[in-house]
Amino acid sequence: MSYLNIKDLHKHYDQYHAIRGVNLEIQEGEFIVFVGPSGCGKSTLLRLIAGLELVSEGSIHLDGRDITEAPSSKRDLAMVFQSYALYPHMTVAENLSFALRLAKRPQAEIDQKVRSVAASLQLDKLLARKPRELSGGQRQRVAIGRAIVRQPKVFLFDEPLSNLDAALRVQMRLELARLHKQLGTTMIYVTHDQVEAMTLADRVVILNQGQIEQCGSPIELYQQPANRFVAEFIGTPKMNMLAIDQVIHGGESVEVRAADAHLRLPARVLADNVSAGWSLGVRPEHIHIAPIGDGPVQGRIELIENLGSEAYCHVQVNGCGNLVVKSAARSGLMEGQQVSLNFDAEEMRLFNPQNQAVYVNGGETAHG
Ligand SMILES: Nc1ncnc2c1ncn2[C@@H]1O[C@H](COP(=O)(O)OP(=O)(O)OP(=O)(O)O)[C@@H](O)[C@H]1O
Repeated sequence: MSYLNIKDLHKHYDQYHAIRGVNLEIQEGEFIVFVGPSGCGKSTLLRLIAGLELVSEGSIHLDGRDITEAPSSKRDLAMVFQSYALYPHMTVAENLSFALRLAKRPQAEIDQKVRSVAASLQLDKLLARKPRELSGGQRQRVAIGRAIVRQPKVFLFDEPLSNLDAALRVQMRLELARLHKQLGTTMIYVTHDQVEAMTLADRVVILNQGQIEQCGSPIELYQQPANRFVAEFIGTPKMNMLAIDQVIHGGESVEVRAADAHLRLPARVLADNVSAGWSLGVRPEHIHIAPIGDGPVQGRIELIENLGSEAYCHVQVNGCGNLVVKSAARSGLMEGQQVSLNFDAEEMRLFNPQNQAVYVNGGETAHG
């Protein structure tokens, strides 16, 4: 049995059905990240696990114990919020030791734990300060330290880094990864930030309208999205989508037409029933710009976004809108230039209009 087992979980807020039948099994020591569009239920699911919201239906078991109705304080979980939620009148040392003092632990144990957590989070020189005398990053470290001293079974993080500036976010992200390695404790983390999700998670849970769309390792979600929602949600810039208007089967190859994009693909990458109405998805790194006439699709570069290390070219193809193509930063390409596009046929993904299932090299990974 899994360490944290969430079964058929539902949450209703009056008329609003915020969590709609979530099933999730988390193993001990896993780093799980919840992502999804605003309002999809990430925080609600985390708060249900924390015991900060009442479950409407379903169950939550932790380490073999049914905690569905247990009060938050009896769940052996520690939550870290984006707002830090430190006690303003207490010093860093007092904030860190608060839960241990409340639990009436011996003073020697409290001192030892506070020292060790402060050292691991580089807070040792700040122990006498009050929260108002700390930077945002330091405050967030105190909030994390306060959770660590309690030695919970699971850490729950609700967008803990979203108040920090970009550089500090990167630093804290690395610290969290290091902490997870060092402690080996199960962590569940809510974020809007795809880079955080992709870099921190053992498994990412993608939520949409209160349901899980897909749960898997970051690379699985990127390479084998179960449906169009996941394909378009994961990856920046987004996967390009072409609406197929005609499919012409012919032996070893199949011609797929989407407005002015006519692509000849090996028959083995398509399922037999692919037809008009399906969508063809292709990521920016799987389209290649070539001199005009050197590829099956012709277009015009409308805009180049140069990021220094790489560039994103927005190529206008008649009837397909702009396709985003990843290229080298110093490619010599110019806005306004007419170009051809080549596609990596094996990397294309197909989505059918009914259940949005994706076909990968002829095999359906059915969904919905
Ligand atoms: N106390 C509440 N009463 C009524 N509706 C609520 C309540 N809390 C959340 N909701 C609704 O439930 C849905 C899920 O909210 P939740 O905060 O879990 O989303 P989220 O995915 O964390 O969003 P965000 O990324 O914007 O923080 C939203 O539509 C929200 O409006």
